[in-house]
Amino acid sequence: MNKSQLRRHLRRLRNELSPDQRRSASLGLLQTAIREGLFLKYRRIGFYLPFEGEMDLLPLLNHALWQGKICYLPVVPQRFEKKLSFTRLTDRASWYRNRYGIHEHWSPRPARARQLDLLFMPLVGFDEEGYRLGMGGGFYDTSLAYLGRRRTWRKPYLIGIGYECQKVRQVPRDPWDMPLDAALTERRLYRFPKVK
Ligand SMILES: Nc1nc2c(c(=O)[nH]1)N(C=O)[C@@H](CNc1ccc(C(=O)N[C@@H](CCC(=O)O)C(=O)O)cc1)CN2
Ligand SMILES: Nc1ncnc2c1ncn2[C@@H]1O[C@H](COP(=O)(O)OP(=O)(O)OP(=O)(O)O)[C@@H](O)[C@H]1O
Repeated sequence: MNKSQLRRHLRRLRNELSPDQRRSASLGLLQTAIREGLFLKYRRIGFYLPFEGEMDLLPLLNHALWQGKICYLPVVPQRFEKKLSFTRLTDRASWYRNRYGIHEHWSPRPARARQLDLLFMPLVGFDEEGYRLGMGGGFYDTSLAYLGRRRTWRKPYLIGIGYECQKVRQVPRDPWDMPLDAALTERRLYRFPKVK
């Protein structure tokens, strides 16, 4: 299967989960994150607002806010530009929908990926070596491309968020794909070895 076939297959699979399965997975996700101590080390954390059956990480976001973490959401760039920016959640956010219908909020000084300590990334699929299949926009890969040229001082730590059923044997790879450091599901945290 190529990327777009696999994407279609996994999106369909994800859409078949029942509301009950989604709710319990989302709570399982939070428990796994706490058990693994994910919130201890990192201060600036990038989240996403779930759409189209994506794993709901709002309990995670809620917990992080309660812990006093600085939380960000991605902003899709103007057409012909590819890099995401990240706006800090505050209680005075003014919201709108981006061209995909996902809520975003405006901020005068958005951050870039490199300013975050931890980034939770939405995904359609992932494999055991940390390769990630996204929605096909190339936004995350483009925003994180600088990591490919770095050996030390790698930031942010990249964690893909998804359901256990989104794990596949191998995601097709392209030269620009930026592997994850870890993937978090309702069941466990997979950490992927650094050397690739
Ligand atoms: N929750 C969430 N937020 C996110 C992402 C994401 O995957 N999930 N993104 C991750 O990159 C960025 C948005 N990227 C997206 C890329 C494609 C489509 C999408 O629905 N594509 C249509 C084709 C539509 C078109 O091009 O007109 C499709 O696949 O049906 C949505 C979001 C930033 N924010
Ligand atoms: N570092 C990069 N520089 C330029 N173009 C890139 C880069 N990374 C990805 N792209 C472009 O983005 C497009 C989508 O790539 P791909 O199908 O791997 O997306 P994805 O990983 O599923 O999506 P996303 O990163 O948004 O979650 C590709 O056609 C590719 O040309």
